[in-house]
Amino acid sequence: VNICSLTSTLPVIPYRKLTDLHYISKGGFGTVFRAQHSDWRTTVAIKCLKLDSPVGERERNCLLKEAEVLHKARFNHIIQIFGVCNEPEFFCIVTEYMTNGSLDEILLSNAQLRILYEIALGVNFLHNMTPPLLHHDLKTQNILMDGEYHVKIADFGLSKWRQLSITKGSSSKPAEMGGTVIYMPPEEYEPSKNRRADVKYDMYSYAIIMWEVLSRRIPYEEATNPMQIMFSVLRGSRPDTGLDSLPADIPSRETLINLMTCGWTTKPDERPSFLKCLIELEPMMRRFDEIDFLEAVLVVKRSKYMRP
Ligand SMILES: CNC(=O)c1cc(Oc2ccc(NC(=O)Nc3ccc(SCC(=O)O)c(F)c3)c(F)c2)ccn1
Repeated sequence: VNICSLTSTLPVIPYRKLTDLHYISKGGFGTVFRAQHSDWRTTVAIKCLKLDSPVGERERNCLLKEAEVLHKARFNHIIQIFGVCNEPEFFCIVTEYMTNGSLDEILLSNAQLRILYEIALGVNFLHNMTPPLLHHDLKTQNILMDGEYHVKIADFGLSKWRQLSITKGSSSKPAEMGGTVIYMPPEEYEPSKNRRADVKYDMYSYAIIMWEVLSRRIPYEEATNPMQIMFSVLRGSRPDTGLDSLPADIPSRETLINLMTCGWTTKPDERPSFLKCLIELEPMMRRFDEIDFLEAVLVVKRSKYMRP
């Protein structure tokens, strides 16, 4: 990656401007902190190469690539990059800080529909880039919420040296050990021959996220190990769409279940595109006006406030 071309369009942030670092998460080669920017007077998130390990050229390039990808993929439902900090002893990308954390920590009331709609808008934008940018690691941990519970797609991607999908046709990442398999489509369990199906990978993950948001449960929570899940998924079993998992009071329940079951179907080609998914979701969104969502967010904020 040409650092000059990148930093000519992206602010370079001196490390001395980043203060009050608080640890958030870490993986094989990256660590994420919350920090304050001393000039901008705002909270930011920084994704750094591991401070102790010698910053390998390969890892540095990977993070530069990620900065380039995020810079190209600017959209209102993709996490926003503010700049890079590129100093010999410290290298990180600086993004907005999402105060309400990731979807796996919060379960909202009927703002669920807006969350599912905004996730689809974000992924659809990535798929509309040239060449299409495939996420291939959609999971509730990578869906971040801002102060008003609006969605931004992220990719913490810390645990593996990731070949960012923008550089190659296929961004197949080895099945993460310790990562979760529930969002991985069965055709990816063993690196498949035909890479064509790639574009339908994200829709499978999205269908599982739909079920998780609407049921407010962990898919396959009864399973004791990932292999069990993979075998049953290969045999065609999917999360339960009955009334005890997806209650009758879910608005447009039938359409959402239909979207979910098409999305997680075994044959990748039979899964809908995100465009088709959005066209199905749009009429539902029109039925809910802004007040409904503000009221739902208020309920969550009040409950969060009451929390001891
Ligand atoms: C409570 N709040 C928090 O804890 C918090 C933490 C936080 O930390 C980060 C999380 C993720 C990233 N990086 C990232 O998202 N990169 C990325 C790369 C590619 C694609 S799209 C194609 C593909 O996936 O390959 C994409 F959508 C995203 C980061 F830099 C910082 C940010 C905000 N809030």
